[in-house]
Amino acid sequence: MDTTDDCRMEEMETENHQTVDFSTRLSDETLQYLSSEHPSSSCRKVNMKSRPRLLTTKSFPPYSQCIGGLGEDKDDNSEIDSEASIAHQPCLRYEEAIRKDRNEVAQGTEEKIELISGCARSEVKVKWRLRRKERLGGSCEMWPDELERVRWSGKRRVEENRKEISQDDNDGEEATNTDRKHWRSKPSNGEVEKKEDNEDVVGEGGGSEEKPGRKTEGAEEMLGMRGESTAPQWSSPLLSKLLHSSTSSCSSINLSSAESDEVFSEGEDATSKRKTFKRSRSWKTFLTMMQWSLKRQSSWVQLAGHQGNFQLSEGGDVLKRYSEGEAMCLDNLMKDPLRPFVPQYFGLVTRGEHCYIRLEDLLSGLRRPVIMDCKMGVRTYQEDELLKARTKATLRSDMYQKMVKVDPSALSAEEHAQKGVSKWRYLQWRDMTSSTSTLGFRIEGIMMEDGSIQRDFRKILTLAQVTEALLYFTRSQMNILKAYHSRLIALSDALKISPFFRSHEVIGSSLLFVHDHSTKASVWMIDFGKTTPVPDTSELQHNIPWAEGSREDGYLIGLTSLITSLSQAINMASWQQEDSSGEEMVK
Ligand SMILES: Nc1ncnc2c1ncn2[C@@H]1O[C@H](COP(=O)(O)OP(=O)(O)OP(=O)(O)O)[C@@H](O)[C@H]1O
Ligand SMILES: O=P(O)(O)O[C@@H]1[C@H](O)[C@H](O)[C@@H](OP(=O)(O)O)[C@H](OP(=O)(O)O)[C@H]1O
Repeated sequence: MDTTDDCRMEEMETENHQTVDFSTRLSDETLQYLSSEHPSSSCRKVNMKSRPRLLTTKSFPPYSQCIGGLGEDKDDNSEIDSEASIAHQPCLRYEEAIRKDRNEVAQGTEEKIELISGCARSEVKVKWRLRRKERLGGSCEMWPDELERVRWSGKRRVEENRKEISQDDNDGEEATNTDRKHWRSKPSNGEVEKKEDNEDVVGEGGGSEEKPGRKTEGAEEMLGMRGESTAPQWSSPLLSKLLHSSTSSCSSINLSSAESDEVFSEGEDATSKRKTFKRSRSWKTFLTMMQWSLKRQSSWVQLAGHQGNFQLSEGGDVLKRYSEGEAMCLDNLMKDPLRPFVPQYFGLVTRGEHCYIRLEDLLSGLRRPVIMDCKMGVRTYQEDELLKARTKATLRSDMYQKMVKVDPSALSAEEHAQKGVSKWRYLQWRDMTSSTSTLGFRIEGIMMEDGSIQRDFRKILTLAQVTEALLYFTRSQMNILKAYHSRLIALSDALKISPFFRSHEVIGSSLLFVHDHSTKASVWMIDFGKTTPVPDTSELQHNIPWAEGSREDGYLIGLTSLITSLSQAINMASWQQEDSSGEEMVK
């Protein structure tokens, strides 16, 4: 075992014993789970065991490695409990509509709201108002109580679903037959809710009872995605040097389940048997198709963060290793105006001996997604980390090695002699040598539509370089740039009125930018693992520099930089368009 391992072990030992009691702030559902007897006790603790980070510049590890356990779930013991799910569908279509909306931020144009036949008039009004507000970048309201009470009849859901599917068919001009088959068999959300295979659903926290709309990615799509690789050209030599694209590979799941046996009672006559058979058969076929659809191909990828932290559930949700602090934040966020900017949180599940938080997959429904992860704030370490470094510093040789590799002169003679640095020292150095400390955010990674991933953006320091990165990331597509811009403006409005934001120090959280070749583009707040509440008496401003003890995170400094940079990118893209149309005319 080398020094690195020694240090890591030492730190892991200390960290593993840390247990933080956030229980007073958890939702009733989560609390109930935590206090009940359960096979896994891992949810009780903050599991801080270090896990390796994803590699910086090498190609993205195979999908199966990123989301350990995927594809291993061969046992199909899933149950479909339609009755139960029907009883748990408050404002199902409404949520779906909002979700769709959030994924498809329209650029300036206000789409005509599709009025769902039979939908209560008052509900349509509320929906429309909310949609308009979101589109205009206005503040976001909490879900109105009246909508929470709405229940939809099965028939109506099926009709709507059909409508949506035909709409989807029109949208997905490149959809393969396989895609279409998947899409058609897609159940209406939660119409029949599937209990996760091999998972115990341990707490539907966050008040989100229904599942979001999910769309199916075909196998062909996945293969196609890996097949082509178009290396984009950066206009600046510095940035083009930064980008050594490497193609990632993702595996996918494709499990199907057999139909159940048909059983008839003794006394039935032949005709009624036939009828019953037909009915039950079509019903079972329907269920089977749905099961198959739920276990569909997925295009989920992990762009940044710790390796081994994630799994993908068979229902298509993202499972992230549980931490008490993050679960607490998500619980709160589901009741906050920031909810439309955060993946839906479906509570806790256990898999094997580990506990996970279950999140909406933000890539669901996107074809060949293009993703960018921006870590927000002027610092990425918690104040505790600084205190630890002063009092009982654990030296990390792995972090020392990372520093030596980039800039040996950044280390003092003492640090060279120790061959180790504290985590705070490393994180602070990372912040100072990237755009974090100056612009209030840094790009952690970008994945382009061909699957190539770049994670080393440490040389991006100025706003002009960020703008260039944005032009590269969006391929200067005006509609995408504008969609991101308006989404960030809307986020900024929501942050202003968010009780959660006022009362939390947001460290190491990211904005995940996602778009695809169609009109879908959105930005989401993710990763609340290092977000902590401040004492009741204080409120944070988020737009001033940090001073020790202030707990300010500079989140809004980062958001402002991003908005400014997007405006610049929009201007540059329009000049590029003008230039090229001018050239066309000269020809
Ligand atoms: N709900 C989600 N839907 C889709 N992708 C997600 C979702 N949550 C996370 N990801 C993917 O996983 C990556 C890492 O997420 P996250 O930052 O939450 O992990 P982490 O291990 O806590 O990261 P860190 O080490 O920076 O704290 C993101 O960059 C994104 O690609
Ligand atoms: O940027 P890099 O070079 O990938 O360095 C990592 C990054 O700063 C992470 O934010 C941090 O995890 P946390 O945010 O969870 O602290 C991780 O610490 P770790 O190695 O202790 O996990 C670092 O190794």
